[in-house]
This record gives sequence, C-alpha cells and structure tokens, in this order.
Amino acid sequence: MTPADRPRRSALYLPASNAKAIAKARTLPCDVVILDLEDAVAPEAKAEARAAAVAAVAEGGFGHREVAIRANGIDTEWGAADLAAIVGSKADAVLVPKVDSPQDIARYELALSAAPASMQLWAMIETCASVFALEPIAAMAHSSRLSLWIMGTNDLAKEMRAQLTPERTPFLPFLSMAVAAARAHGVAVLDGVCNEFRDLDIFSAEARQGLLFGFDGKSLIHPAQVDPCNTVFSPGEVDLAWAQTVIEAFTLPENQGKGAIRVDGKMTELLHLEQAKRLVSVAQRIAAAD
Ligand SMILES: CC(C)(COP(=O)(O)OP(=O)(O)OC[C@H]1O[C@@H](n2cnc3c(N)ncnc32)[C@H](O)[C@@H]1OP(=O)(O)O)[C@@H](O)C(=O)NCCC(=O)NCCSC(=O)C[C@H](O)C(=O)O
Ligand SMILES: [Mg+2]
Repeated sequence: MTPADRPRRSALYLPASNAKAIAKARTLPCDVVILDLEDAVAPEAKAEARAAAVAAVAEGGFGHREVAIRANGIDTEWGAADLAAIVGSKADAVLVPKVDSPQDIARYELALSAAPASMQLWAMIETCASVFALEPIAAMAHSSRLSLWIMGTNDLAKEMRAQLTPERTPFLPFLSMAVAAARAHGVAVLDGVCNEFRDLDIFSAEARQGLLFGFDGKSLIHPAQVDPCNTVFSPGEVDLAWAQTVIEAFTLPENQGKGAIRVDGKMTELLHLEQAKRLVSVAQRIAAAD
C-alpha cells in the first residue's frame, strides 16, 4: 500500500513527553499517531520530548499505523533541533505547524534534504495567512515531499479571535476551501481536533460535518474519540450497497456505452460509477489495514 492509499480516518495526537500515552497509542485502532513536540509540550520539556519521540519510533510497535512527529516551527528556538532529530528518525512523516506560504514549505523541504526519500512532509493549516495561500501551498506537493494537511482550528480561532463552537460557523468557508485546494493538487487533508473529548455526541456530529466537507479523516486528542471517528470515516453498509448497485448497473448489457443511466430512480452518471469504485476501494484498503 503506498502512503497515498493508506486510510487516514483517525490521527491521534499525544504529547511526546507522555510515556503512558505513547504506550497506549500502540494499542489503539487509530490509523495515524502524531507524537507532538509543539503545543502539547511545555518549553522546559521540549528536549526530553524530542528524545522520547525519536526513541518511540525506533522502538516501533505501532503496527499498521503511520507515525508522524510534529516539530516546533522552524523559526522557534527548538525548530532546528527538532527537524534534525526527525530527519534521522524512523518517522513516516514530519508534521510542521503554522505554515503561512509556499515559501515556508520550501524551507522545510530544504531542512529535510538529508531525510530518507520515504519521509513525508505534512503541514498544519492554521494561520490566517495560510487561508489566503491555500492553492499555492497545496501546489508545492508537485515539487516537494508535501503530501498531507491537517487543519488547526484552535490556532485559527486564536488568530482570528473567533469562537470555536460545535457548529464551527466561522471556519466553514476555510474548511471547504482547504479541501478543494488539497484535492486540486492530490494532497490528503484531515479535519481539526474537537476539544470536547468527554462528549462523544458533540464529537461525532463534528466528525460527520468533516466527512460532509470531504475530509479524509479527523485529528484527535483522546483515545475515546478513535472508535467513533473510524465509524464516521469508514464507508457504511448503505454506501457500499449503493456502490455495488451502481457498479452492477453499469455492467448490464443494456447500459453498455451509456454515460447516464437510471439507478434506483436516480440519474446516475459515469462520475457516480467512479465514486462508487472509490468507495469500494476505500473499504478494501481499510479492511487490509485493519
Ligand atoms: C486532553 C488530555 C490532556 C486529557 O488527559 P486526561 O484527563 O489525563 O485523560 P484521561 O484520564 O481520560 O486518559 C485516559 C487514558 O488515556 C490515556 N490518554 C489520554 N490522552 C491520550 C492520547 N492523546 N493518546 C494516547 N493515550 C492517551 C491516558 O494516559 C490514560 O491512560 P491510562 O492511565 O493508562 O488509562 C489528554 O487526552 C491529552 O494530552 N491529549 C492530547 C493533547 C495534545 O496532544 N494536544 C496537541 C495536539 S492538538 C492541537 O494542537 C491542534 C492544532 O494544532 C490546532 O491548532 O487546533
Ligand atoms: Mg495548532
């Protein structure tokens, strides 16, 4: 399975300074583990967290999960040491925060020049500046390791002085623009975190909103969010039954050579056939990963 084919329904952050959380992450059914060196780690614990993250990926035990390490920003006092440590690590990806522009991606690309070819560059979309540069940032995927974005709705709320309510009204235009920009350049894109980790109804509603917008999955902060997130971002029985019906309908002799047919009383075109095949393929990849 290539990185682009891997399911990314659920991406769990944890502070790399928290050994218990690292051990627990190895047992959870999340698709991605993100060992955080940035906002979840206090300044006095940064060096220890960096060493712990590198040691955790060297030790392994994460099974099918992709493992990323989130670095501090390149211009912070910890950024250079984080990037140097991650370059020499066995992480699948480095996640970089607070990217403003395509030039920022180019700087990270240079900092990763000694990394193994397989190491991906993932970027947080979480600044007001990035919102106005979504398309050029996504276009960097053609000339760098950039392959995935994660929305940072907490930082966006802070910069905008907006309120992060369960409906996420102030952020909806950016969420859809980010998905469109990412899709235009083949970048995978994950929704932001839901801070309400004790209320799984709020969480599930937010995850369904992310699915509606087209995200590949959602970033998470607590183990309790993993199962409901996987459920929301896995094709359900109804979706798969629809996909099967559409695929079968297009194989019928009377529908050969047609671009638009009637399936269950609805207009169904070749683009729906493509969507149906994609759904089946996503379900197969999830089954293979699980
Ligand atoms: C949010 C938390 C601080 C809550 O911690 P706590 O109250 O201690 O949780 P629990 O007592 O319910 O924990 C139960 C057990 O689960 C383990 N645990 C908790 N969280 C995680 C986790 N994320 N990964 C793995 N394991 C976890 C506990 O160790 C307990 O284990 P045990 O004792 O063995 O039963 C806490 O959940 C937490 O720290 N979450 C992650 C916070 C984080 O990483 N934040 C940074 C990323 S979010 C972000 O920055 C978004 C973005 O940049 C933006 O701008 O929006
Ligand atoms: Mg952030």
